[in-house]
Amino acid sequence: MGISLKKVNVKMYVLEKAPAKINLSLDVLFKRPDHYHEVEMVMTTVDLADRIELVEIKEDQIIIESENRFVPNDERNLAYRAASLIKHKLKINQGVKISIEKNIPVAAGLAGGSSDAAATLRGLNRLWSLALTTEELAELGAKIGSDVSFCVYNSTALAKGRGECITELPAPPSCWVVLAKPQMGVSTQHIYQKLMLEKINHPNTTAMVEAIKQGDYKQMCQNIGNVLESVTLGIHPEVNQIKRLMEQSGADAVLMSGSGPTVFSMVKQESKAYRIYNSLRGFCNEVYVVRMLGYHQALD
Ligand SMILES: C[C@@](CO)(OP(=O)(O)O)[C@H](O)COP(=O)(O)OP(=O)(O)OC[C@H]1O[C@@H](n2ccc(N)nc2=O)[C@H](O)[C@@H]1O
Ligand SMILES: Nc1ncnc2c1ncn2[C@@H]1O[C@H](COP(=O)(O)OP(=O)(O)O)[C@@H](O)[C@H]1O
Repeated sequence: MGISLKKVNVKMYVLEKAPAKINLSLDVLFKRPDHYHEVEMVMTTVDLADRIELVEIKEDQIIIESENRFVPNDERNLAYRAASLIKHKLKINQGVKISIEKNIPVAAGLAGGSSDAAATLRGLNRLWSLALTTEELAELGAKIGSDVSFCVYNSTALAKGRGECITELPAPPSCWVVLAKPQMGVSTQHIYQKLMLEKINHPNTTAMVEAIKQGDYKQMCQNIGNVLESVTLGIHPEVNQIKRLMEQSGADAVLMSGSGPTVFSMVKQESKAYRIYNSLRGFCNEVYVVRMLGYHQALD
């Protein structure tokens, strides 16, 4: 009888889902000496996701495959940086091919690149059986970008510091989310630079956290706010037009995500979500109707 050469209990590849994030609340407290801004953000995930496949390869190198022309396929890719970081940190002489199915719009305020990096950290932890904790992965993630730690948790959280100090929250009350991304991309650095700290109208972060803890959808809608919104709106008036269209079509709440330019609206009923979707067709090419997620969802 022949002996099977198939490795038992050793994963040759893993799949990870990398969902987009939205900022339900984004406040900036002050500018720090390191030129980052001290923030208080309430973030969650929506069911619009990239898919990351990690496959072991014989050569000790990192290969990125992505068919999206806006996504670099070299060391500038945040997923590449995540793999490189974990390899150096843990002295791993093993190669990996990272295939990215890109569904999240790029440079949109939805943390697509950060989520790919975080999914790569989670996935390599499984592929190479590293047994790193979520906290350890989030700490590594912070070295890649301010949003990566949140994306490692992949749930709902209050984020402080420059975004890397994470306190997990329960998933928000479930609802539909309509996302609309205008044509242009936005530079996060540029938007933070243009923010006038003395003119900020601060959102009530505590009320947002409480609304989520209580599962109070109405209070959640009433307390959304993003101090970067007026900055991006000032540069790109079309973002404001999208906001108005969503409001006129019956959204329960409308806000720009992160530094923009994507605008999202929340509604309880699916029919209302499609009414908003239809009102934006012809005005905006990239419009998505998705569910709010807010909790970690494994792919395999
Ligand atoms: C605004 C937010 C809100 O979630 O998201 P996006 O709009 O990018 O999705 C984040 O704060 C973005 O996080 P991320 O995109 O990871 O930023 P990083 O790469 O760390 O930083 C890009 C640049 O933004 C500025 N920056 C970022 C974070 C922060 N707390 N203060 C800052 O001033 C810095 O100028 C930095 O050089
Ligand atoms: N895996 C990736 N997916 C998307 N963008 C990436 C990725 N890796 C690097 N980038 C670069 O990061 C920049 C910001 O992209 P993204 O994370 O989509 O936006 P945002 O920070 O607005 O949420 C883009 O200009 C892109 O060139």
